[in-house]
Amino acid sequence: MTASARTYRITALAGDGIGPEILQVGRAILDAVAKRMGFGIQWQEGLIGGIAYEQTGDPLPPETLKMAQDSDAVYLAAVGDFKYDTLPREKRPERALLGLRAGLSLFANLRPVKILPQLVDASSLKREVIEGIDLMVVRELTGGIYFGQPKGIFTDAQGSRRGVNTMVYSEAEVDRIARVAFDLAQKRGHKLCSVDKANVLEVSQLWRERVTAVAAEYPDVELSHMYVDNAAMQLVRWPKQFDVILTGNLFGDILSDEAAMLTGSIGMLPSASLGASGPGVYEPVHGSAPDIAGQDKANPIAQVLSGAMMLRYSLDQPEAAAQIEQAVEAVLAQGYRTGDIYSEGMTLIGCQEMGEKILAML
Ligand SMILES: NC(=O)C1=CN([C@@H]2O[C@H](COP(=O)(O)OP(=O)(O)OC[C@H]3O[C@@H](n4cnc5c(N)ncnc54)[C@H](O)[C@@H]3O)[C@@H](O)[C@H]2O)C=CC1
Ligand SMILES: CC(C)CC(=O)C(=O)O
Ligand SMILES: [Mg+2]
Repeated sequence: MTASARTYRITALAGDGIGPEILQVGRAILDAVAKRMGFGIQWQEGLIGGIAYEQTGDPLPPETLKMAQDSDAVYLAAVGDFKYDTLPREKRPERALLGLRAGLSLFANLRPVKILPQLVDASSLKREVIEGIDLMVVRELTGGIYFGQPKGIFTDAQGSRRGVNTMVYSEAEVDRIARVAFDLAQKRGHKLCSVDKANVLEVSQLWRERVTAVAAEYPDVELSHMYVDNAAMQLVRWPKQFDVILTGNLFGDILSDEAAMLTGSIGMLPSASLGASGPGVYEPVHGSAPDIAGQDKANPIAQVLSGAMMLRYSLDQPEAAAQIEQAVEAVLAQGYRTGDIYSEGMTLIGCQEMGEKILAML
């Protein structure tokens, strides 16, 4: 059987907030491109996040994790709502994301930040600062402070409560994510900037030592190091200095939201979460946007472009991926915009219509 004649089993996880609206758009586009290219997608739907908690008492039901493990890839939208903020931590929707990432051993989170020429004026930054940006944030995803032990809220002998989280990285964890980032840099602009807080944190000191050691295997990649506070500033000062940014779980979470704004909106940024083998998870960088849920206002493009990443990284369908990316650009070139990327003179449309326009361009 040729690659193009295959049928892929994809787990679809809509989650909460705008999740169902944007996932519906993304799925329709993937179905259309699959039909056109002559391969099949067999969808299986699972519960995750707040909706899963409400229906099963568990934000990541075991059957969802099993379904994800048994599929070729996972197409995820977003989870969470501020109404769940008072739930015990283990029941919160966001816990499901961590469980899914750990359960699939997805240690590498790739977040490409590319400014589309059509959206240069949608960014809050000046044209000369952002025009031509093409960088990749490589975020470690299954270690660091989101997973480190000990953690919890403890009461000391004096009766005073203390909140504790632990930022910890082993040498092996740093080495494997560094190799992912160096491999990518070799295929891109041959520059890697490792972001840490080594002036203060021992965990970052070890991170920096290991990244420097791994760099010896990649003599054709220029390595630099930057403290995270400076990196946050440099990203808005002169982002074009970056090719690949390698960083840990917490710093990568924050810096990638910041980098999203270079592209005009967080509604534009896709991501891929990959392990050494097995299914990857493809999801937008943004959250469930409860403030605009159910109003047909969400930008579905990050979800759609995450589908393109799934085609490229997990399904070996690069041509289908390129078709989706080109269709998105063509719709933007025609002046159609959701509210988050709207600028004067453009045509304001909703989430569903944006999906229809992209479909029509395929
Ligand atoms: N991967 C995930 O599922 C993530 C989930 N969350 C959860 O999402 C919930 C909301 O968190 P926030 O901090 O508000 O972050 P958020 O990313 O959901 O929203 C931040 C702002 O960006 C806007 N926005 C986000 N995506 C958009 C899109 N596609 N189109 C147009 N506008 C968009 C929202 O309307 C909001 O004003 C929380 O429960 C949070 O824990 C947050 C980040 C990631
Ligand atoms: C809600 C967090 C667990 C996830 C997050 O913000 C992210 O992965 O970008
Ligand atoms: Mg985040």
